[in-house]
Amino acid sequence: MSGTSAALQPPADAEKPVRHPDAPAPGELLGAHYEQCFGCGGGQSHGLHLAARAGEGVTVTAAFTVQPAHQGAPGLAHGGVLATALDETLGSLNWLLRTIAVTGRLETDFVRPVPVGTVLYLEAEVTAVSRRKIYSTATGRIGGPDGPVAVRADALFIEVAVEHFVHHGREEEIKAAMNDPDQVRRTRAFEVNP
Ligand SMILES: CCCCC/C=C\C/C=C\C/C=C\C/C=C\CCCC(=O)SCCNC(=O)CCNC(=O)[C@H](O)C(C)(C)COP(=O)(O)OP(=O)(O)OC[C@H]1O[C@@H](n2cnc3c(N)ncnc32)[C@H](O)[C@@H]1OP(=O)(O)O
Repeated sequence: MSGTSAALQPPADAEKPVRHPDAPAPGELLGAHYEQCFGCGGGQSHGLHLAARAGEGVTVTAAFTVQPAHQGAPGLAHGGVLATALDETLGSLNWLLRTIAVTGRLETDFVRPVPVGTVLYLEAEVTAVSRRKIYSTATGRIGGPDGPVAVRADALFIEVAVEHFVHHGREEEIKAAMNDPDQVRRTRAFEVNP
């Protein structure tokens, strides 16, 4: 059974997403937006180390291997970890729009159990944009990129200003990232429609 709540239905006047002209080329790895991110950062030993790659249009693909640290039931991935993988993949789409956005709503279907050691192949796409609201959808497959769907999600991301992270997060780290001399890292973290 699956379904999407009314909050995830784009309004009639929603627009098609527009890939930013400076978005990474299809096939390019996006890299982590933050070293300590549980989803994509290299600095989290039990994190997902999810590597997302730009696709055509406003799409990404990503993969991660379920580790023993990600279990819920013995030998099986925790559903919250799988939701995190979907959330992270969906979040990385915003990089192709060059928009800073946070997850407002994430609706997940768990279709098949995902054993430890499995590679989860993720695909995500922005479907519509309405002012600050970004509508997107994702699937996670097992057994190969064309294997059966194990998890899927629909999401609503909300555009925010950098100040969101300054006010609610660790100001000094955000300011340091904004002053990072590595332009790619700085841009990856923060730049909005330059
Ligand atoms: C060391 C340096 C660090 C560098 C990195 C730092 C940052 C990197 C920058 C970008 C990276 C960002 C993400 C990373 C990528 C992936 C990670 C996964 C993503 C996440 O894991 S991210 C964490 C979880 N996430 C949150 O932590 C959000 C908590 N939350 C809030 O902060 C507020 O709640 C907010 C901002 C969402 C909205 O607040 P707000 O006041 O700005 O806006 P407002 O409420 O007016 O909503 C405006 C319109 O959205 C509709 N709307 C809002 N919320 C809705 C909902 N839930 N359902 C349905 N509709 C909703 C309203 O109905 C209205 O719609 P309308 O315009 O039609 O009236």
